Amino acid sequence: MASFSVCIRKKKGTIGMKLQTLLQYLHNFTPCVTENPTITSIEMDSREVQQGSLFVCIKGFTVDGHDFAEQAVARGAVAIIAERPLALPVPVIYVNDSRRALAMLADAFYGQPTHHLHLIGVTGTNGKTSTTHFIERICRHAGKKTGLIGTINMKIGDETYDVNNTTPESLILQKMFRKMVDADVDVAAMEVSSHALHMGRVHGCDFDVAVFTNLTQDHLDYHQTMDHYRWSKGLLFAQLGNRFDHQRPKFAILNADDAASEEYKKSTAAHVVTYGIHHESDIMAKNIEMATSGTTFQLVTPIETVQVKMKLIGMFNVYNILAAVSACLVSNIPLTTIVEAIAHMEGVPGRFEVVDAGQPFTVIVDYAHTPDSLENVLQTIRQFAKKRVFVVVGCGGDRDRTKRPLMAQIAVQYSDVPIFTSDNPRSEEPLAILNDMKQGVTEDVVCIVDRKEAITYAIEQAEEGDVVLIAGKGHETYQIIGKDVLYFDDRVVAREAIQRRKDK
Ligand SMILES: CC(=O)N[C@H]1[C@@H](OP(=O)(O)OP(=O)(O)OC[C@H]2O[C@@H](n3ccc(=O)[nH]c3=O)[C@H](O)[C@@H]2O)O[C@H](CO)[C@@H](O)[C@@H]1O[C@H](C)C(=O)N[C@@H](C)C(=O)N[C@H](CCC(=O)O)C(=O)O
Ligand SMILES: Nc1ncnc2c1ncn2[C@@H]1O[C@H](COP(=O)(O)OP(=O)(O)OP(=O)(O)O)[C@@H](O)[C@H]1O
Ligand SMILES: N[C@H](CCC[C@H](N)C(=O)O)C(=O)O
Ligand SMILES: [Mg+2]
Repeated sequence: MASFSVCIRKKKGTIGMKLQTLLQYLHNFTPCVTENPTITSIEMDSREVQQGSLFVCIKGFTVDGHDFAEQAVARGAVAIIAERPLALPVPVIYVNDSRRALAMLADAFYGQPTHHLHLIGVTGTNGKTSTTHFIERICRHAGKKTGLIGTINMKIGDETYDVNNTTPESLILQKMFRKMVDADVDVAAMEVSSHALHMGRVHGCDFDVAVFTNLTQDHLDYHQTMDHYRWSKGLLFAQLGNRFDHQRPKFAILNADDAASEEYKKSTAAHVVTYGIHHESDIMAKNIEMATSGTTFQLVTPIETVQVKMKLIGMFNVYNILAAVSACLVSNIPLTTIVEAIAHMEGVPGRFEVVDAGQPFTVIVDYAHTPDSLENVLQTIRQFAKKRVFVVVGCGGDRDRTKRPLMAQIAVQYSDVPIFTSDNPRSEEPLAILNDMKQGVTEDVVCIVDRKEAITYAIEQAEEGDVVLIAGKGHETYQIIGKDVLYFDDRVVAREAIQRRKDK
């Protein structure tokens, strides 16, 4: 462990490049363009195009970017990357796969920023947001300037930027990495979703550390099978680099208690560091003790064994902390600094977030939206609940349908008062989603389509000592119904319902 070292490289760069210079980065392509305009930006959305842009046509799941090429030219695009013939008054460069070309071009255009960052990627079904936030906080405590990319937002230091995806498209990523390098960021932690890995959104990201949290069911709408889902996540480890660069060693951080780690271990040439609770591993938590006020455990590392005290609760958070500790140790953050940072650590927004408006019962908002996370969070609540446990839960529309009956089953098994409601129905009929959930249970369950009414119902029924878990949306400040994105925040809705109850 003592020999672990990282090289944090930095290089500031300027933006703006000649078309033909940029095209050289596609290597297997011989440009037959004679024009050589200056490219001032790369865009994949015609609505973002400005004078001097290079527009990349991407065939999407909803529309085909090629259909917007004319519009892009009208807005000032000086060159186009396309997969199929287009008759346009500007040079059109043909490629087999424009999404792949986009990743290469964006990386080149922004000066290969990840070569100059210490980049930590975290993948897994649950715990990515939590783990990346924990890594960020530990690194900040160690005096590093940090970057963060994930479900909640992107961050450089304290500056936040909105995101549409947990792991954005390569173009957005590379642009953000450039900003990070220019802002002298030392360490960036990012969530790497299975979608991103499969679509190549992270092609070109030069990760130094790849972390695996766990693998359980989700996203079967996209991946179809668990094998495909597991394989997609494994790409993060397979792509970690096959050359032993002693100036910049690569590390795969694997959860020894999750069976998928064996496969990921085989797919990487990087140094493997394992963490776990049950299986013998490099970094372990032993003698774990949980209370409502927090958790303590012995952190066993190859350097030394130390006592950890944290405010976070839940066995799942012990795993997330172990993953974060491992990633930080191989990034040369001293163990004492890590332990100090953990002692100060608050929870992540929308993850086991307590809503306290002076009511005599506990209200928790949590982002559990998979069977495994719901089970984990309910098991944790069960350990402490003195009286009844309520759970308000729904399942997202246009997402894995097969998890609906499973989540319903878990809600019924671990709670006293399950209340099924809508999550983000998106294009689906909300009642149809509730019906899919009901297929998983034989009991009569209260079903209230309107999420605000469902939360209000739970809060009105709760009595002193009860716990109300509002699951699925966590930090989200919207609800997607049809194509409408409406303001909705579980924490605000709960607070208002508590106030109304008090005012009665
Ligand atoms: C299924 C999926 O992944 N969809 C992603 C995809 O959208 P899409 O294929 O529908 O795009 P599209 O609307 O067909 O557009 C195709 C192309 O035409 C362009 N266009 C479109 C309209 C126009 O007027 N002009 C124009 O040029 C678009 O910019 C795009 O380049 O490309 C978009 C841009 O990159 C993504 O934001 C979008 O993610 C959507 C929001 C999404 O919900 N994705 C989910 C499934 C997802 O990726 N989730 C993962 C994991 C979540 C987790 O577990 O944490 C994530 O990383 O977020
Ligand atoms: N290590 C874990 N194992 C199982 N469940 C977890 C773990 N960590 C967190 N959870 C549960 O999963 C929920 C989501 O956690 P988090 O946001 O950290 O995961 P994520 O992987 O980022 O999710 P997403 O795929 O939506 O981005 C939490 O609210 C909690 O209920
Ligand atoms: N990243 C996850 C988030 C799900 C959150 C839940 N509220 C939902 O809308 O299903 C997804 O896009 O599948
Ligand atoms: Mg996340």
